[in-house]
Amino acid sequence: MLELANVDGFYGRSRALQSVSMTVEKGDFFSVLGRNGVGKTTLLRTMLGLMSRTSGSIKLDGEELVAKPTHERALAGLGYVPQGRGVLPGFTVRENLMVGTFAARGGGGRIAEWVLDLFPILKEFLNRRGGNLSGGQQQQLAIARALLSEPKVMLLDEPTEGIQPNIVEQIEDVLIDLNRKQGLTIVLVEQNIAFARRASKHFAILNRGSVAVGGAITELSDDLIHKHLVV
Ligand SMILES: Nc1ncnc2c1ncn2[C@@H]1O[C@H](COP(=O)(O)OP(=O)(O)OP(=O)(O)O)[C@@H](O)[C@H]1O
Repeated sequence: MLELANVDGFYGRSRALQSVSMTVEKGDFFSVLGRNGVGKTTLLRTMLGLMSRTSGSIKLDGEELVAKPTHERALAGLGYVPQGRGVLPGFTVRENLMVGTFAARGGGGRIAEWVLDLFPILKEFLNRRGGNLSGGQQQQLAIARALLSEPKVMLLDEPTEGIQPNIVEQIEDVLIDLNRKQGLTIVLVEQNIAFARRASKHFAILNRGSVAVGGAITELSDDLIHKHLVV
């Protein structure tokens, strides 16, 4: 279980998150929604310890993470698929994947076959440079790399943004299967409301760095969408 209590996040002196509390149960698919600039990316960066200062409590399975550096949070079980994918362009696909394995608790060095089986294109392109993949292929690589860190919770920042529709569908199906068939806990930041509705069990809507409303995904009404999400 991932529990945030009264979390504030700062860029320098500017407070971008205010008193955020949320609970993501083991096996949940939890979507964080909200308009541009409300703090969704900041929330994931705060969970990962990538902000200049954070206060409050962030616990994963009871272990307090808030004072830990990012690499220890990765070892504790937070996997990350950042906005923009963060693929190392000069490294091959194999090398990018190896980077993920080194954040696994059991030590790195082995690319698990089942992860490659999720994305056959990566297997085909193992020796190709990351920078030479299409946007959709890079997104698949970023997801595979995060899976190889053997996360308890995967944090994904807009994984379908700017990707051609046929690959979007594949990525959505893989994420839904990872959650429903393997029980992987997922926290998804999304602007794609249709996907969030299809995949999620719970949601929270952010507004100006705070949680405006949240609950079971069945409670995400058209009224809420118009009030908080539609531009
Ligand atoms: N590096 C930074 N330094 C200072 N302020 C920042 C920085 N990055 C983001 N902010 C500010 O923090 C607030 C939240 O930004 P954030 O990127 O988390 O929003 P978001 O909801 O993820 O938006 P988007 O959907 O556009 O990605 C915004 O007001 C933004 O201007």
